[in-house]
Amino acid sequence: MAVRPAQGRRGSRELRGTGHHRGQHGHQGGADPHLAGRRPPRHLHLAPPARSAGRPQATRGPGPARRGAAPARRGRHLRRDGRAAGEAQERQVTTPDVRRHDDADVLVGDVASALLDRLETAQARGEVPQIGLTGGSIAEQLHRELARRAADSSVDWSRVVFWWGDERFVPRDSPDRNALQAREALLDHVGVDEANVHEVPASDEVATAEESAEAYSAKMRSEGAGFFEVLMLGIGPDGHCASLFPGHPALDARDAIAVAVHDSPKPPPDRVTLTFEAMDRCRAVWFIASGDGKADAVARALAPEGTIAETPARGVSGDETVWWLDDAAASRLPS
Ligand SMILES: O=C(O)[C@H](O)[C@@H](O)[C@H](O)[C@H](O)COP(=O)(O)O
Repeated sequence: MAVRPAQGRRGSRELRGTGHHRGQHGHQGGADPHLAGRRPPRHLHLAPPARSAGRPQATRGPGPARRGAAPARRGRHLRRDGRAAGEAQERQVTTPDVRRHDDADVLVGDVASALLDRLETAQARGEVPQIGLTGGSIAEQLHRELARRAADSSVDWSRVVFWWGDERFVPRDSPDRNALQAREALLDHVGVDEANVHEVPASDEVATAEESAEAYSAKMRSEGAGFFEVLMLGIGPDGHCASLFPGHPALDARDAIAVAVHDSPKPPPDRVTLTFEAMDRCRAVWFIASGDGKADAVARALAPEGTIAETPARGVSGDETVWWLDDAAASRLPS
């Protein structure tokens, strides 16, 4: 799917379909499985002026940094999100919850515990939770930790649905594939149901990244729950998340679930990414970052002022938004 120019309000006309998990969850709305209609009360449409991703984003500060896995803050407030060209708007978002940890091992252990708890709880409610995985080094550590703990947890991995927030457009068996990494570190070890694993089509399966994005979007329309139970994201030193890079046209994608990305500053250059609109559809978005190489990007992402164009990670928020950090990644946050 090519990136379209901004067309106004978030939400979707094109994203129609039925999802087989619809109806299992209490807070879905509308007929569209992934994007449309899920959270209308959170979108207040105000008067113009026109905005773009390059305009200053409105105030959004982090919650207090704290340690451990205390429950997320549920306080909500309004922010102008600065994304829609042609129409200003405010969204009601949760205050980000920042959780600090001594080092990467403690961090990964806590995220793994929280994810297992969350999946167990959703399954206990009779749901088939849908989660979004990411790529990168901290994600790989997390996947290995989840696999290590699988035997001691009551999560039924055959009743978890897997998506990816982004994918590198390379052959299916390339070591660069986020899906391959996740399979080798986690999925191959925990008894998933292959019908519940939704990979982004690879470069030896479709001709272009655009075609891949289109097919992935179609899959999400037909198989998606309408939201992720948890969407996990890394952050790059430049502030990117998924494959939404500073200044790239994909930041302005509207009415789309997934889009192609070319000229990615992080190799490989061709990628497919979920859009902000699709990523926002989650009960929880968890950013996970480790190391001082991420400290500046984390500080920019959580600063009261800044732009999504410069720091794309500012542009995603779930019903709950948690920043899982080690001390090094949190080192430039105000104390
Ligand atoms: O496919 C990718 O490259 C990712 O999805 C990307 O967004 C990643 O999560 C961050 O760049 C963090 O990666 P690291 O943990 O390796 O720094």
